[in-house]
Amino acid sequence: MIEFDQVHKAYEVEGRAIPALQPTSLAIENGEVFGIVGHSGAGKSTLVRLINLLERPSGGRIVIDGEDVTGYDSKDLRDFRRKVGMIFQHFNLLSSKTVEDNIAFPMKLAGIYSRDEIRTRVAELLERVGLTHHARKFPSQLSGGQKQRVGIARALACRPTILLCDEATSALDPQTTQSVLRLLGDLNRELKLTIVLITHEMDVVRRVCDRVAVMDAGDVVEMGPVTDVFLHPKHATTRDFVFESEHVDEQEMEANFEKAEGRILRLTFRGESTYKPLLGSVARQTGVDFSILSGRIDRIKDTPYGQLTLSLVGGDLPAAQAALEAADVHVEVVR
Ligand SMILES: Nc1ncnc2c1ncn2[C@@H]1O[C@H](COP(=O)(O)OP(=O)(O)OP(=O)(O)O)[C@@H](O)[C@H]1O
Repeated sequence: MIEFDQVHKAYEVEGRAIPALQPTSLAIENGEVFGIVGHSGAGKSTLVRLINLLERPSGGRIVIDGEDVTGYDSKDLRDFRRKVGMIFQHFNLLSSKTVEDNIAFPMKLAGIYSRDEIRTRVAELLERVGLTHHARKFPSQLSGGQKQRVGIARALACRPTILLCDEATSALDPQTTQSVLRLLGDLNRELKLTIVLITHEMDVVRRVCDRVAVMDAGDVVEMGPVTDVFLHPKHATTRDFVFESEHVDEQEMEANFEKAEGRILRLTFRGESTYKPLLGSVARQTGVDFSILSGRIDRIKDTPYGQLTLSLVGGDLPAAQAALEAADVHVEVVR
């Protein structure tokens, strides 16, 4: 488990302290995929670089698997860093080394592995990330997605238990992003790897993360299971991210609401209730007429969900609302 206890960070610039992370407490469970979302400058990289102590905290305690790592000396730090792999937006591969030498590099640097161990591990990782036939190529001969796969293999070389991903898919096209996210999801399941993933796209969070922290100006402003944060965002920053990822224009939506008659409800279906033919039967039972103002069906990781905004007129409105709630639908009265 990764625990932050009132951890804060300010950078010293020309004798002045520039705050980057306000006192933050959080706990990331072993084996979970934890997303950190926020605009540029929100403090995401700072938070993640504190986990592997690439940045030292200005105060507070960082505890990894029960051990306070904040006071580690350089020997402890070297051993500890093998437990934490990291991948980057621009891959950070060594351009003069081949794919296999890039992957072997952290193992050689550690100085504790035999040649045979390194050779076996590199072959295993090349196969795992689907690059066996590219072992002798140089990074410049690879696509972006392939480079990130090399980055992932290299990060896993010393068998870390934690993988930090700093905007790992931001430089990739949508299709490649999807395949890299799928690989990260598979590795999380197969290796019980804890993944902490920074992104500025809520869509990335929706596809792979179990929980998410939303950051704004150095503060964690909202944190929780992705299903809760995504479907019922509370903070304005979170709402912006969710609307952006769903391509919702808030002004346009409100203009539509003005044109609509009657009561406006936003319904959220989760899991199996997403597919039930509920609306027709509620309309028949209660005599309510409805029209659909907006809607989508999608998935959050493995959970299907649907969101519908309806305008309802006539009939027994309270009974309709009660029937929907009784069927496990979350009902929010918009107007
Ligand atoms: N080494 C540094 N020295 C001084 N200030 C820094 C340093 N690194 C980050 N900052 C400042 O700290 C704040 C948080 O930066 P950080 O890189 O953590 O944000 P971020 O959310 O990761 O942004 P981005 O998405 O643009 O990478 C910013 O105001 C940034 O300018």
